Amino acid sequence: TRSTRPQRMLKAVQKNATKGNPESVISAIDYFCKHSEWAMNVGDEKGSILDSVVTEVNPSTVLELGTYCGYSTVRIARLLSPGTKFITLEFNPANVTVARQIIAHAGLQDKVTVVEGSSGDLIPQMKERFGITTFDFIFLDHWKDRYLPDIKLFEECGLLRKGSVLLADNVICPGAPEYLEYVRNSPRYENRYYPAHLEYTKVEDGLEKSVFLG
Ligand SMILES: O=C(NCCO)c1cc(-c2ccc(F)cc2)cc(O)c1O
Ligand SMILES: [Mg+2]
Repeated sequence: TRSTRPQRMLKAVQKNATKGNPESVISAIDYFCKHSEWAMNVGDEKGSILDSVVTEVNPSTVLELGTYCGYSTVRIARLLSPGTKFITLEFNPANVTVARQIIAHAGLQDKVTVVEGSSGDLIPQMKERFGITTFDFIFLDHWKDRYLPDIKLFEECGLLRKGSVLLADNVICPGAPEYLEYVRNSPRYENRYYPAHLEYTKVEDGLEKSVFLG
């Protein structure tokens, strides 16, 4: 039966990227998406902004919501200091299978734990399952209608500390209007919008950075 787009992306990585070289994995995926098939990775333009925020925060604990094929997982993991705890959550088991292989091709499998399940179920389990009390950096890139309920869950579970940084993809396209309204109207967050474009297109999109004030 016909392969899936993530499976074809994995094949392109295995064919064109050098094992153990994260930069070549990132380039191979971007090339595949620009010249073969569009896919919903954060991409190179927004990915560079992600890189700059991760580097600035230099986090000890990281959570990614929405692994997909592992492109942003590789972008983040390649920048982390040794000993950093990095968890990424993915609902779709087929994506988990592809992502683990792409992350392994980059040689970053020991830097990150890919967990299958829904964010709503897993976020309350972060303390008991992974011994994490608070997150220094959170990248939101999963179902856009989950951004708002999940940030409220982070607050309720005490997973944010003064200075925790949340970075949300796709706040314009597909959009997360309720999330944007919440963080921009809450006195508990300091926000900054980074204008960009939907990955591999000229369509307007952007990232919203929100710092928890405690
Ligand atoms: O749903 C998304 N992510 C959660 C599932 O993994 C997602 C969708 C799109 C997108 C799709 C279709 C279109 F027409 C425009 C945008 C883009 C993204 O960056 C995304 O993260
Ligand atoms: Mg996205």
